[in-house]
Amino acid sequence: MITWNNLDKLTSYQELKKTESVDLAAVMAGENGAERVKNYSVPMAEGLAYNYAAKKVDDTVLAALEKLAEEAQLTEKFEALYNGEVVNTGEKRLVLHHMTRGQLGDAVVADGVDKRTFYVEQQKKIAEFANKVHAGEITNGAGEKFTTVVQIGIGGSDLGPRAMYLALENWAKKNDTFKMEAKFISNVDPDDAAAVLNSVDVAHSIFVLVSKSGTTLETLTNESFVKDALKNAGLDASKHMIAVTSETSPLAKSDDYLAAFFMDDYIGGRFSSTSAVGGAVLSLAFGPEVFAQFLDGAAAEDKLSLNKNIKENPEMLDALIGVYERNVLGYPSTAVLPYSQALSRFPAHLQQLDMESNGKSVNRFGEPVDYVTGPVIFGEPGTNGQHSFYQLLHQGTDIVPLQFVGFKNSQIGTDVVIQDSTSQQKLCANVAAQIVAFACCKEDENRNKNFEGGRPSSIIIGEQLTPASLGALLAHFENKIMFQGFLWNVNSFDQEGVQLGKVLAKRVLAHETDGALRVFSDLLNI
Ligand SMILES: O=P(O)(O)OC[C@H]1O[C@H](O)[C@H](O)[C@@H](O)[C@@H]1O
Repeated sequence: MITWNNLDKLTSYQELKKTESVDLAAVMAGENGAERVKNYSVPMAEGLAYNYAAKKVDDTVLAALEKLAEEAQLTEKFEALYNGEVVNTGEKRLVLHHMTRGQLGDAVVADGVDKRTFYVEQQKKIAEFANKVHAGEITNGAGEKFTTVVQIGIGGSDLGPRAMYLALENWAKKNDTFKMEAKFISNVDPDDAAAVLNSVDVAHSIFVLVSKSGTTLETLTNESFVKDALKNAGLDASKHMIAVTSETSPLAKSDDYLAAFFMDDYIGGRFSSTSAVGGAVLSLAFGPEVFAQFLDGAAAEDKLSLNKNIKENPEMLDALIGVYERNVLGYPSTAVLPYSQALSRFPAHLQQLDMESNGKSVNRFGEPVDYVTGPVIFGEPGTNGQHSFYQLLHQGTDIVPLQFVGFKNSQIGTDVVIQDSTSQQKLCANVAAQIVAFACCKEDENRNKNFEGGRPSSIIIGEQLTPASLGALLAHFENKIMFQGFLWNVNSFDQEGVQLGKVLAKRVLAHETDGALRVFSDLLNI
């Protein structure tokens, strides 16, 4: 029997609060520190490892976290989710994104169809379509090959697919699987669509309209923008556009598209990178095999999330440590710092994934919670961030837990030896140095140059960022966020907080305003 209790009602949470906090600078110093770095590591899928040596935990805290995981029934709740229970209570929906990459438990039949079969069918349809585009069997109106794919979408229909595309672009070029360049239009700012359209050859571009709901104002506006551009170029828009949407959306039955591929309401936008939402653009850009490898990596990581032992379940452990940092140690935010230029938009994707999922003040029954929930997430790739906001991270008044990601090898492999080291070695040296600099102290008589240490971080280390390791990395964060939602007893799968702004914007556009809204409308010349 599963019981959904608030975090502060759990005995193990009260016990966790009583544990003595770990002096990170002390435990990371000397040989003890070296041992910690060796031991505090959990293998992930696809050669990745989650290292938490520089977190403020010790065996006592870890034992308390293990009890918390048990009492909060994290494994049981995950099981309920992938077996098709209505875990998204707010919207009364199942939560099935794991099923786009495998089947962890029972067959789930919803709306009269087996859901795994449905997702696999969509993947197959996309693969066939992409192969035909690459082979020149599906062409533009003049019978010429498409050379560019442009995705139109926003939020989950943009951030994940865009981050994944950027993560694999150079890898695909290096490994001869690069098929087409991809571009993305998301913002309703007309300069976004105009600039992208100016940068592509529209006559040889295929546009992927992605909207799960089929009603998002920005996306529909950008669709019209693109259709106008196609018309102005004397082209038939329906020969240049495909759609990815849910079967119940207004776009599903339209004749305006060359083809339509489907996801459904059981996959939240921010969890949709492994569905047709990511599948169409990534299969067109890199080929369906690359997308399949990405899915396999995610599926392999999902399997690790089933483990009851927190030391063998990197997602659960990461989630528990995050809740400890947020609720017991009181840290307000988390920085995501990938030492990989290919992951330049990964922090932006995690912003949505984490903050839209767990930025909630009421529990899953709609009752206010008496504790803090999701942290503010932000980040940039290293080493760039070091020359930007790390000052605050090192010496600011808030302690910000850090999530580093690093790879031993670059994707392209072109490198240079300057002062006895390669650029890749310099990149990796920096991330190692930062972990220790944050954790350990360096005393200086000049207070301005003093480092107090005790600033926690973890790092995910991999061999190389590949389709499979990217899939594992993505699934890690998706599952971590899911476990945290279970711990906070919030519904991580709805996003009512985005509605009010949309309603008011519509009112502004209809000139139905008064008070402050009217004056702001005037100031902005609407
Ligand atoms: O895919 P769509 O239905 O167009 O939705 C796009 C995005 O818009 C919404 O406002 C939500 O906050 C996001 O969760 C969603 O991903």
